[in-house]
Amino acid sequence: MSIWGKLAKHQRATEGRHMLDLFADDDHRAAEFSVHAGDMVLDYSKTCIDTEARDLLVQLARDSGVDVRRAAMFGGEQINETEGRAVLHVAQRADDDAVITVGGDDVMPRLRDIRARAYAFAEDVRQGRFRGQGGAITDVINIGIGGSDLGPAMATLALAPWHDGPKVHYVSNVDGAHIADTLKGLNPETTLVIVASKTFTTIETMTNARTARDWMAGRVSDPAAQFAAVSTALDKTVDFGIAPARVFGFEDWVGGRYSMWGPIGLGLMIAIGAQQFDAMLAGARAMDRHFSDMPLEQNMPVLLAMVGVWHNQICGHATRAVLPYDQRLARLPAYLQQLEMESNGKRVDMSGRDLDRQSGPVVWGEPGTNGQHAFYQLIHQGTRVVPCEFLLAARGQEPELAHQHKLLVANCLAQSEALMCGRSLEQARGIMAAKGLQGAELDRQARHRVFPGNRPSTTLIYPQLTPFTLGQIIALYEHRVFVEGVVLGINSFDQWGVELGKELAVALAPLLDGDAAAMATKDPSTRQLLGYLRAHQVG
Ligand SMILES: O=P(O)(O)OC[C@H]1O[C@](O)(CO)[C@@H](O)[C@@H]1O
Repeated sequence: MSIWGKLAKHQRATEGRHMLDLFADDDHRAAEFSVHAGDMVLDYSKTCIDTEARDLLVQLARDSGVDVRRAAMFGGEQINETEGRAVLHVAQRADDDAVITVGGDDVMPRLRDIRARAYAFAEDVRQGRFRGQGGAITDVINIGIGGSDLGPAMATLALAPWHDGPKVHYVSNVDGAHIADTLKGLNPETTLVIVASKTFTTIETMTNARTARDWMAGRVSDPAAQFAAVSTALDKTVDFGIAPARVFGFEDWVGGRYSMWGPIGLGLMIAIGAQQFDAMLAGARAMDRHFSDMPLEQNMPVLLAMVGVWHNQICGHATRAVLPYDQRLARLPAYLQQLEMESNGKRVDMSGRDLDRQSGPVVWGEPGTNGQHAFYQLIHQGTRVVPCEFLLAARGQEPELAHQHKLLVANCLAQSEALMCGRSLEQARGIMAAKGLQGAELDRQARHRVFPGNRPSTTLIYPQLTPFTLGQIIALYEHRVFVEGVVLGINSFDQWGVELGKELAVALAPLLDGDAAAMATKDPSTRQLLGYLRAHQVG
């Protein structure tokens, strides 16, 4: 029987067993079903994974070739097979003396050079040596979308306590509301615009970049002098009019959603400075080392991935909630949606055959405690099981508000405990009886207060959310996605699924101005919507 078959059989045989029984049978379960990486701990003991399931999961990772593919990635091989590219985001945070080759060439000198240029420019902006036409830069707008936005925007919010540079804003949506609201109140004479786009063709980014340039043109004589660009398409940045001195390139073997470690992080570099950015890279590098050196059974990204495989592909839980008890990680779920769903939302394997199991899960979430007052009801009592992933810092950043951090921590621990332990009908009846209810009314009310429990969660716990820790966390998630992709046999590094909608949008835009012949080629629903939009003056 295949490992997949053995896992399915084991799941069927143990279905319904309560995780509290697993704890009762094993005094050391909490420690044994936890994994350490540096000072960070991932506790996955509040799941129904037992020793046999874990052994099978690790075996599955091994048989899928995780260690071989991992070596191939770190070694610069072309593992992004559909695009014929290496996958080397890890090079962007590698040691200063690292040698990493692609096609026989050491890529590190160029990477170090670009990082040094980006740091130097960031420092110039921070120290007021690079100035706007009305004085020192007060505001920076990063215009980008997807990987050219989500990573740096998430990290900029996460590292707010380290901000000592100009204010950094992120504009992504082609909806004019986004840029209009951002520009309101900014001074064009002291604003720097970074156009961040790997391809420099993305319609949202280029449209917003032109809008920002027009906004500036009304007030400064040379808008292009207050623009910088980050892209792999250097010719296109020149065509846009941005001086090469303020253009920061990167290579196509850094995927967009894996690119926050290099010049795509320029906005963050300006906000927190090179030293803190370096600390973030060091955290990621520490996780890279852990991932590449630790045996699979003690490897945090591998175990996190395999817990996900157990819940999604084996148990059939289609979604995963990411629940940071850390308000500054508010954008983490959105960032992970791209990282995980764009990477592992694939229907065919590497060789083009249909997958014979589910692809990656639907990832969503919100920071606790806000989520508790919104969707946790469903997590606790809904009919579907939603595996939860809690993130928690032992210390907050506000010593004067330590009492609030204690409350935050208590809430986080309470949620995973409630998910696991639940509340039985008998307990609920006891509570209702204590309130004086009796008979049929007691029974009716008690049933609404039952929590089934036995609902799985993991908790990632770390000392404090610092630049170093953030680097560890994000690299952990990157490698988890990689492992899951290898186990599913898919290419985690392309994203063909975003293309069709883009192509149709380009074709649709002119129809909004009314092209009857072209309208006729559309399906009845799209025609109806177009008709409504034209009647209500879409422009
Ligand atoms: O950086 P670019 O080239 O503007 O692309 C932005 C985003 O668009 C995508 O290609 C598809 O949505 C993402 O993978 C990417 O991060």
